[in-house]
Amino acid sequence: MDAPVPESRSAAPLRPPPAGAAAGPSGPGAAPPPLVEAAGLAFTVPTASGPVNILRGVDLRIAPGEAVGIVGPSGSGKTSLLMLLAGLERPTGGRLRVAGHDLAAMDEDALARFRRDHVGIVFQAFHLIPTMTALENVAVPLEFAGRRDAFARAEAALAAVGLGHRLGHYPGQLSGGEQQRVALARAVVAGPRLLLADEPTGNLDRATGAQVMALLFDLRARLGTTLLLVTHDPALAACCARRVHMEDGRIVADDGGDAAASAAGAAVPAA
Ligand SMILES: Nc1ncnc2c1ncn2[C@@H]1O[C@H](COP(=O)(O)OP(=O)(O)OP(=O)(O)O)[C@@H](O)[C@H]1O
Repeated sequence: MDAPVPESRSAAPLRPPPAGAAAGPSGPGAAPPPLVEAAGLAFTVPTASGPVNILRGVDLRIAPGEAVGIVGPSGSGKTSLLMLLAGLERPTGGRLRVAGHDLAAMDEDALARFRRDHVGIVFQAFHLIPTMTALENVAVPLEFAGRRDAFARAEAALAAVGLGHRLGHYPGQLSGGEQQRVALARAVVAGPRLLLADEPTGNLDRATGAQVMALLFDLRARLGTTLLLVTHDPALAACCARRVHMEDGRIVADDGGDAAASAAGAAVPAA
């Protein structure tokens, strides 16, 4: 578990997103369009005791390649924001574009394709399929996508997280840290433009958590992936170049917002 993370050594190495997808201006001096554009984003859910306003007008732009830590007290809406960005929940108000897709306008099938093509997610719980090996767990999303190189890519992803020697192990035969590394491999195997992590070290001891975080940032740097990290830990948030602070369903502080906004170019058009 404490072994250093080896470099990828498979015949099908992890690849960054296609040229122009993750970063890079489209012309001389041009800033890339933002990967995430949220304006007045609202998320309200009905409950037996009436509607609950979980997000109350979130404005957020994130440029390709940024690493953003989302912090804030429990119940402030961090996970809900992440679920919207992932296309796992649908906004009830405002605008949300991710990787050029208007998520509020997409049906369930389109959202599933969006997630498959653009998003990798790591949660606090590992969410591995217990009856599948590490290799199968990582290959499954690619197989569903009809990728004939699913297993070769899964093997490369597991090698990249230091688990090239654990391909045939089932989750129950792996430590917590190893299981989270499998989950990380699964999250990045398809080369997502957006990597979302929600308290990914919450179930791990400090040393193992530190290893997983180092791996997360290493993969992000190698793949050029945009990262959103939800965390209660200020030290982990400090690993991100930009921190966004949420309270009561709103962003109340953003130490990179201006720079990111100017780097990202045009504002989100009005609804
Ligand atoms: N489906 C739902 N129905 C009702 N209320 C919900 C639902 N989902 C979230 N909430 C409420 O919305 C608020 C925000 O929840 P969310 O999980 O986004 O917060 P959080 O900042 O991630 O919290 P934590 O740090 O504790 O994980 C909470 O008060 C939560 O109880």
